[in-house]
Amino acid sequence: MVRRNLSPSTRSVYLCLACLSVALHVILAFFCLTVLQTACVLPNPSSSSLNPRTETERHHRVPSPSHKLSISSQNDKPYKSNATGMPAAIDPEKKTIGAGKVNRVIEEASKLRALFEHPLYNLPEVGLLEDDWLLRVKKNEDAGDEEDINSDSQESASHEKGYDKVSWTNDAESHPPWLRFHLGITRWALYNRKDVTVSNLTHYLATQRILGAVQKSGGTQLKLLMSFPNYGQALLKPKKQSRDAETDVNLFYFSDFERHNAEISAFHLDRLLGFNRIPPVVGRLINVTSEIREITTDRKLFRTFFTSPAGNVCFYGQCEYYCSTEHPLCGQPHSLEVSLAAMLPDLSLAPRRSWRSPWRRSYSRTKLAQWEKDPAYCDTVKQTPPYNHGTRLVDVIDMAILDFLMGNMDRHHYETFEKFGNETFLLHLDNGRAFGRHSQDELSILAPLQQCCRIRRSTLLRLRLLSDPYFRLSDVMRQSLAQDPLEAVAPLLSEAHLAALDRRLATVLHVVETCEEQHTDVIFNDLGKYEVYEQQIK
Ligand SMILES: Nc1ncnc2c1ncn2[C@@H]1O[C@H](COP(=O)(O)OP(=O)(O)OP(=O)(O)O)[C@@H](O)[C@H]1O
Ligand SMILES: [Mn+2]
Repeated sequence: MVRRNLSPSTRSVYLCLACLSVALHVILAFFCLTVLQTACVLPNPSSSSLNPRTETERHHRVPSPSHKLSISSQNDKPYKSNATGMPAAIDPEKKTIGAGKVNRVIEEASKLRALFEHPLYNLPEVGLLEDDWLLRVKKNEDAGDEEDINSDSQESASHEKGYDKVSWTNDAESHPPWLRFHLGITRWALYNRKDVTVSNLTHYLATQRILGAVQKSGGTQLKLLMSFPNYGQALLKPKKQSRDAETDVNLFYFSDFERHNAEISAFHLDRLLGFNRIPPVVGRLINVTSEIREITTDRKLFRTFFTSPAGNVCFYGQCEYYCSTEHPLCGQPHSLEVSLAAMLPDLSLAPRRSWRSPWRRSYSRTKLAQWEKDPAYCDTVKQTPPYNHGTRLVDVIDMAILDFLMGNMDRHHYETFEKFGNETFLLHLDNGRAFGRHSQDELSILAPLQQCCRIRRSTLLRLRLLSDPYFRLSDVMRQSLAQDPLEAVAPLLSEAHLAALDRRLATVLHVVETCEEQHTDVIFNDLGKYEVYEQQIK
């Protein structure tokens, strides 16, 4: 061993360096333990259907908003429950992501929660009368003390091959999620956002074994009707093009492909706007061989299956548009992204009425519709039943705002439940042609708002809330979509589409401002009955 004679000054320099090195290691170890360990795993929003949050999330508080729209005593409390509840997109056991992204995810999760905790999203339900429910559980008089339910599937033979044994009673606890969804439909909304039924339903659609797959008639593009063991059903729309493909500028809106991610995103957007008028939709990766080809009883569909030159299993079905070998729907080699929309109650139980939209496009390459030629068009509409009474006109305007935000030009018709007559909400079905372009805003979709200069007060206040950076539509939308299982494959909406939402929202608010400068009766006050809450919702 070589002994070195070190001078005292060199020795003290070495000593200092050693101390410094130890100190740095201690700091590093402390940092790793406290920051990285807690921050590198995403909270799992679905370890149960009620989505309890992780400690990291639970203790994260949203800074007190400075904006007057956000006055809510609830914002000062730690968050107790996740108001959103959808199936997990990412398995926390497997997926780790950078601390920066985690912070953003947590911050946006808080925004979404704060939004749904805002009084504007929690207006107390006005007393619903018996006639305000679409369906009712009916006692079976003939069955003595036993109670039975009146549902569309109840009468089906419970011993049918592959179906669960039916043991539903009058007790809601015994009902499958799809039935709870049907029984929760009211005159004013399809579902109650705060009810766990929606998250149970989407979880169930995303995970249940698929028992049947047949083509659904109606409409122009291919759709499948999927059946599940507990008699639930869903409307399937397949992924037809890459998510980021922008609609060809030379393609008319009526020739555009439908998009599965548009159906999913539309459901989330409608919920964020507080409408609750789109049936729950969820994404799923399905196996086209085992979950369609091998189980379908639809011979016409079966015959269209083939193996592509690349070895992928494809099919095209039978329909008016794009059902041909030139437009195959292909698995990779079996796996295909789809959207699954919860089916509404059967038409025999709950008939619907289809209404032609007054602002329907001409669906012609050459002709313009009347509303495109006549700036005073709304004066006529306002005098025409059912738009001359109740909420129908502002409902159409709500729908136009939703459509403008997502660039949907294909709203030729809308539907209502016949039972509720004219005093009811509008179903926003068929959103497959939304989110086609992010680089262009189609102002003509806003014609109902621009021409009538009328808007529901609750809608306007929610739009203003969503334009506040404290909430920001694109942020809450990103977070809402993060709950969908397909987000694990790729974001359902690209950042460009999310940014377009904020830009279009600003346009909607600007149109309202211009209206207010020129008219006095722009605001339709639907919040009159909530006067006691005025302080909070203003
Ligand atoms: N969730 C649902 N539950 C029950 N019926 C539905 C649901 N969604 C859509 N439908 C019905 O199926 C019909 C066809 O669906 P959709 O409009 O999505 O198809 P489409 O091919 O896009 O139609 P189009 O080509 O006319 O735009 C609708 O008119 C509606 O009545
Ligand atoms: Mn369509």
